[in-house]
Amino acid sequence: MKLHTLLKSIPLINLPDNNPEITSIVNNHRQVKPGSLFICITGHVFDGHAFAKEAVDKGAVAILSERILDLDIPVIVVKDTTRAMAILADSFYGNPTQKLHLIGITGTNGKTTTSHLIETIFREYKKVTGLIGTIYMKIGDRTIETKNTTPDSLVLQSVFHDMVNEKVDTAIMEVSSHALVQGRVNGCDYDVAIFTNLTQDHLDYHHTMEEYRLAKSLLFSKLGNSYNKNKKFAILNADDEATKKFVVETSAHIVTYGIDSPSDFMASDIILENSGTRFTLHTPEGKKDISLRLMGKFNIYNALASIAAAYVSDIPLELIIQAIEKATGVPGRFESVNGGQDFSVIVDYAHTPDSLENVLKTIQQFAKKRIFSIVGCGGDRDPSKRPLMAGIACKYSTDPIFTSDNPRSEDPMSILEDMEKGALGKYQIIPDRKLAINTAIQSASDGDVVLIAGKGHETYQIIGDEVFDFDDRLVALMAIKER
Ligand SMILES: CC(=O)N[C@H]1[C@@H](OP(=O)(O)OP(=O)(O)OC[C@H]2O[C@@H](n3ccc(=O)[nH]c3=O)[C@H](O)[C@@H]2O)O[C@H](CO)[C@@H](O)[C@@H]1O[C@H](C)C(=O)N[C@@H](C)C(=O)N[C@H](CCC(=O)O)C(=O)O
Ligand SMILES: Nc1ncnc2c1ncn2[C@@H]1O[C@H](COP(=O)(O)OP(=O)(O)OP(=O)(O)O)[C@@H](O)[C@H]1O
Ligand SMILES: N[C@H](CCC[C@H](N)C(=O)O)C(=O)O
Ligand SMILES: [Mg+2]
Repeated sequence: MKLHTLLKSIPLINLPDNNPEITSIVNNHRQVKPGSLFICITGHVFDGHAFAKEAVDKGAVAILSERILDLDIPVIVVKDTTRAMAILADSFYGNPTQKLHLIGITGTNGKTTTSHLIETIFREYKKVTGLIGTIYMKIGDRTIETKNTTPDSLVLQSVFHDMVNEKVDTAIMEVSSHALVQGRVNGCDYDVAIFTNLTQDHLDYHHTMEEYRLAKSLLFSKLGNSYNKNKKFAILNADDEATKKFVVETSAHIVTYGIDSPSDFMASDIILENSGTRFTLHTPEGKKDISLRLMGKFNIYNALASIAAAYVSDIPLELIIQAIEKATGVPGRFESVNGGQDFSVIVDYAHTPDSLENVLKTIQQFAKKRIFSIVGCGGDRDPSKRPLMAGIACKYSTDPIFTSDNPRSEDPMSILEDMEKGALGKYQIIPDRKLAINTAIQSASDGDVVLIAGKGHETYQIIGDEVFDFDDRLVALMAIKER
């Protein structure tokens, strides 16, 4: 695509005299090839402008920058390169989201689970699906590795482009609050936007709960503002306080779901069982008894949101119910580890106070004796959640063990000290995660439950700058075998 054609998508921009052919757009100088447009991003760690010269040496033919740079190729200056990048990426890849039925999910907890449930329903309806989220990106059955829950706009639009080429009909994606604030999803034309819930997390980045809520609200306030006149739907959790604000911030058609508040899709007569949940589903088409293979009340919310999203996407209710009843768990979410032991071992991705409380309350329903909870808090992440998570582990388990969960650049002992400030009663501190898991598994006996929280599907432990292989499920299995 010619540079001038590409730049037309940014209103009122000054076109440079030269009009080279742009063969790729990149924001990391290592990815520059002859013909690239290199976008300089002012990041949280690096200033991409510092790599502009190296980009030219590697063959970049134009630079998008936030300041004038003295280079021999066209330098286009804009106020905010990150936001301009999203517009250019959308244009460069042929506005792919306008060709997809796009479902976005935001909220503190439940995005990954809900996205997988929706994927299951659409696949049952024989749709070709795309998925973008924490665990991986998927085009049909093909999985693609990912670093962020919501990738940057260049990766995002290029994956959407591949989805269009590979005949994907519906794309389902998790939309993190970081992505909304950083404009990673600008240019995405959502048809359905889902809100799961808002509880404490990421206050290191968003500072206050209101700022965090406003980040989430961007998904809804922008919904319905595109040129695409298809009907847009905001699917909102009626039991969450934030919904009251979102309803006045969107021009989309509102559909609600909930358990306690009157809503379009409701669950009543809930029975929580050891192998799943049962409830009566209320829909605009009447009532139906449902049996889910997923445990915990929180998963009923995820199921309701998924059912509503499929319903507004014109999938017949009967088929939606059939599919949701078949849906099995998501990797690392309430995943049982079975090595023939006479107690339960559960690996779960709970890394916020609310999710930890939900999971431990669910475990309390079936634990016959002791509950061991192995809990840590990530380094370089919201420190204010640390004492809260420790307090919850102490409140809902008999044997809390505090350990490390991706300490990153922080000293593991200082993270544990932050956790201890919220601890109550007796607890153990075992900084080495493997030792913490081994200790719990060696001590557990018939009828006990061992919860290993925080890392779920992760297969690594980040200590300093190093990434070590570490999979809670494999470590637990090994410990069970060694008993
Ligand atoms: C704090 C934060 O959100 N950072 C994100 C941000 O990075 P950044 O733009 O600040 O990047 P940077 O590393 O400072 O680099 C600046 C620029 O220099 C370029 N560069 C840099 C080095 C070099 O040698 N050459 C070079 O060209 C980089 O490519 C970049 O363009 O933009 C990047 C691209 O989108 C993200 O990958 C990165 O996520 C980091 C890795 C991260 O850990 N983010 C977490 C907090 C996050 O975003 N989490 C949410 C999920 C949260 C949840 O829901 O629980 C997520 O969506 O993943
Ligand atoms: N609807 C829900 N409400 C509260 N907690 C939930 C809900 N769904 C799942 N959880 C808990 O939160 C954990 C994370 O769930 P999930 O991965 O679906 O959320 P997420 O929003 O994608 O998280 P992340 O932002 O880290 O990607 C689960 O392991 C479970 O403990
Ligand atoms: N998306 C979350 C994942 C946290 C997972 C936990 N294991 C940690 O490393 O803190 C984050 O980046 O904050
Ligand atoms: Mg997720």
